[in-house]
Amino acid sequence: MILIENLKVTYRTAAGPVEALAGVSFAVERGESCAVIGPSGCGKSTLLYVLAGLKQDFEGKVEVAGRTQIALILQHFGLLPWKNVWENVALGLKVRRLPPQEVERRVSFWLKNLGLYELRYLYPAQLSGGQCQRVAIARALVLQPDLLLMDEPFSSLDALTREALQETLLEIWQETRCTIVLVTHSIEEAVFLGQKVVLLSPRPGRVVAVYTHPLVGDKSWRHHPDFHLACTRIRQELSRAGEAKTG
Ligand SMILES: Nc1ncnc2c1ncn2[C@@H]1O[C@H](COP(=O)(O)OP(=O)(O)OP(=O)(O)O)[C@@H](O)[C@H]1O
Repeated sequence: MILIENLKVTYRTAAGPVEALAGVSFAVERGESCAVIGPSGCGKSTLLYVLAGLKQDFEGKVEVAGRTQIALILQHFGLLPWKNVWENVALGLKVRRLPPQEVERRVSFWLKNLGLYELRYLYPAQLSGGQCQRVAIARALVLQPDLLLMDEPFSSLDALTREALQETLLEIWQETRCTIVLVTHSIEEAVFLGQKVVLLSPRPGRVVAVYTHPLVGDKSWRHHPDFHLACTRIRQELSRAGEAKTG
């Protein structure tokens, strides 16, 4: 689904060039869930922007399978404050000029599926962080994407809401069979959701390691002894990569 080879991104700023990614290579299979983890500023969001086609100024090779419908969920949800829940979720479909009945069908389906239907006339300012997050997810899913790109989707939520939404995301992933690339700061989240976890070094980002977790999708994976081993391994690798950088 995705092939990235030797991806380099440098931002030009008034203070000089800032190298964000310095030769990143990895692949994501169709239907796979991939988590990208690494220290703050190592280029994770930049990587998503490149995959979404929003950043085209890069070196290296980035291939996303042809005719892929891509949906991107940004770090701060990107909801329009002057539109209510229903309108926010319907926005992308209206822009694509889908027939009103189809808009109605898909929006109701996902609002109900994500427990938002009763809130459909409320505005973002009247919602909790977790509800806003679910609206952002609904807005992406109504587009029926083949590829779902998510930038720290659950970062502002309390632990229990976060775990509940992670499980909802897994259910949706299994139902829709879409490919997921998720950026996160949380080691536990990366291991729970990522069949593949790509670990990046401090800026400029390079791939330090790629791990695979075949039990992802099973809700009890979080309580499996191997889960804790996987988290510990990544924690050690992250701190080693940080030390190598500063040392
Ligand atoms: N538009 C920009 N202009 C200049 N520099 C930028 C720009 N966007 C990002 N950068 C720099 O590129 C580097 C990578 O940024 P990016 O947002 O991709 O990192 P990140 O890993 O997602 O960070 P975080 O985990 O803190 O969200 C950072 O050093 C950042 O300051």
